Amino acid sequence: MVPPRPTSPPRTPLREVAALLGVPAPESGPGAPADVTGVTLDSRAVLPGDLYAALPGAHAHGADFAAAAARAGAVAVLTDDDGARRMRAAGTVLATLVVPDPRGVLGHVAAAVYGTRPTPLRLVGITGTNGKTTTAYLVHSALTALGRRPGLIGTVETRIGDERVGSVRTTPEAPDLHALLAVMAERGLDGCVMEVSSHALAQHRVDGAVYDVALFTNLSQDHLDFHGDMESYFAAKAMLFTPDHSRRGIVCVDDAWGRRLAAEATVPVLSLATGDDSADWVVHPDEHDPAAFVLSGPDGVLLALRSSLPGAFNVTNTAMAAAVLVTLGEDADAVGRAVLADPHVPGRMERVALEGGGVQPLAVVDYAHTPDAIGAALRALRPGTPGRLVCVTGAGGDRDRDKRRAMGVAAAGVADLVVVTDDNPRSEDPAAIRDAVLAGVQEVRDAGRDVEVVVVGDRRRAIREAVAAVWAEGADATVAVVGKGHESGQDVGGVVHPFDDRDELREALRLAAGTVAR
Ligand SMILES: CC(=O)N[C@H]1[C@@H](OP(=O)(O)OP(=O)(O)OC[C@H]2O[C@@H](n3ccc(=O)[nH]c3=O)[C@H](O)[C@@H]2O)O[C@H](CO)[C@@H](O)[C@@H]1O[C@H](C)C(=O)N[C@@H](C)C(=O)N[C@H](CCC(=O)O)C(=O)O
Ligand SMILES: Nc1ncnc2c1ncn2[C@@H]1O[C@H](COP(=O)(O)OP(=O)(O)OP(=O)(O)O)[C@@H](O)[C@H]1O
Repeated sequence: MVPPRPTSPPRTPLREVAALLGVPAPESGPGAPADVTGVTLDSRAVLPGDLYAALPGAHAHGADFAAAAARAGAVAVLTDDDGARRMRAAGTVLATLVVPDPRGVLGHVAAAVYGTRPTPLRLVGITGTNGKTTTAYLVHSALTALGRRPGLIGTVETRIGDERVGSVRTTPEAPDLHALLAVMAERGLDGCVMEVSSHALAQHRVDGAVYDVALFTNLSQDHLDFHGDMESYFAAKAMLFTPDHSRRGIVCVDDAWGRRLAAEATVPVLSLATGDDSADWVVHPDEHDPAAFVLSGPDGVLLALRSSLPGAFNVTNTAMAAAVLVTLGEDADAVGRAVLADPHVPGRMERVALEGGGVQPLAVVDYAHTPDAIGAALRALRPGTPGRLVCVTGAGGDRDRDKRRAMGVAAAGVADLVVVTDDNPRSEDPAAIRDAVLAGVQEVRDAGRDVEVVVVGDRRRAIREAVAAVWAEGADATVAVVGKGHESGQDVGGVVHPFDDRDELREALRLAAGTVAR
């Protein structure tokens, strides 16, 4: 979806953009009064007055779309030498700014054009493999409960007041990000809570935005298709904790990567840990109630809290949310009350129940799509499941291949029945992906754990078979459908078919209950 733009952006003379970049002011195109009023890196999103950033990509060079951008009203192009050469060869006449690395300067250019540096909003940036979305919703809902007017940018959606725009990426490209921040300021919002992916940090998408507080949740295997190895993945995340990107940070040090980050960050950071009194913020779990805990922090802050979302990891996410709010200067007692507000986090441990109630298994949709998150989600459900715990899982195509087997291991390590199915196979052979997940499940079975497994490629049928398998156990059983969460489509061979796990699970419950015909 195309994100909104500010209604009255300032007019920035092209020569000012050139001066910012330290390059000669280009000749204007035929008759063009070159004032820039917007920026985009997608020729299909160009509005009159835009600077079109023509970037080299994995599949194409943006310069090949410069003529289309000019027809749509772009007043100039920002590109590299190769882009300028391609434009000359194609005879595309448009004022051109040439720099060695256009992606590397784009955030600063967009911030200058949209007037978002310094950002007129309090910014919170959240990074980490798991927990970004959940923590962002927790911070957003608590700030709202405190009477603030925060925006939200993340994997599921962007929220600008009551307006909600579905997301294409977790973190927008720099021109879209700065346009969004300008829109939020224009509409009277006073802050923005956003997820900052490692892709975004590596690709300069958040350049020009400085977070008042940056958060790190955890790091575990994911996205190695993009980063290559864990070291590079960590290095990308660590960029958020440098003065270019944040003023200070809160780092969860429950894993070794967090401990390393707390030591290596070049902005002041406060550590947060569970049960470790040496940290700045300490989560003291309640022995009798897994959702309850006391959070102690700097300056004698002591908050008795309760996570409204299931799972030990949501205790940590809630603690992170409270710590960031106090660090932002919110009154600690008010924060204690505000984080108790029940946030709805779409597709994260989201319960799906049959209308009309009746005895039925606990049915949950969760976005867990890393080995670590699958293990955490299933462990959260285990204690409330005296009967069988079923996990419907698959792995995505064209993404980190290494994690597939590990996802099978994680599911089989906790569940009683694993239903291996498809999850966005994209351009890959779905059967090969299922085989990799199955190999992980088999490894756990070979090691002696008593876990059943079935392979049902068609995700709809897989969900229905999972529910049918444990329906007779009623409320003792749990069905966890993991991987897609809030997503509304299944990508098979580049074609996205409408598919929502929540709707499918509800339908499976109805079928098993016999309230609809098979
Ligand atoms: C791997 C990756 O990050 N790829 C990004 C990259 O794509 P690319 O290099 O393949 O671009 P390309 O297709 O070769 O096109 C080159 C240039 O021509 C432009 N173009 C292309 C066609 C056209 O008609 N007009 C046009 O202007 C493109 O906008 C691009 O700037 O540049 C594109 C725009 O510049 C991005 O949209 C694209 O992100 C894609 C959508 C993507 O899937 N990214 C994922 C991996 C991602 O960023 N994920 C993270 C983390 C999620 C998580 O934590 O789970 C996220 O923040 O979402
Ligand atoms: N702090 C945490 N530690 C481990 N697992 C977590 C944590 N928080 C959430 N999870 C698990 O990870 C899944 C994804 O959570 P969430 O969407 O909040 O993370 P994310 O970082 O936004 O992921 P993505 O960037 O892929 O959207 C959840 O559905 C849950 O199973």
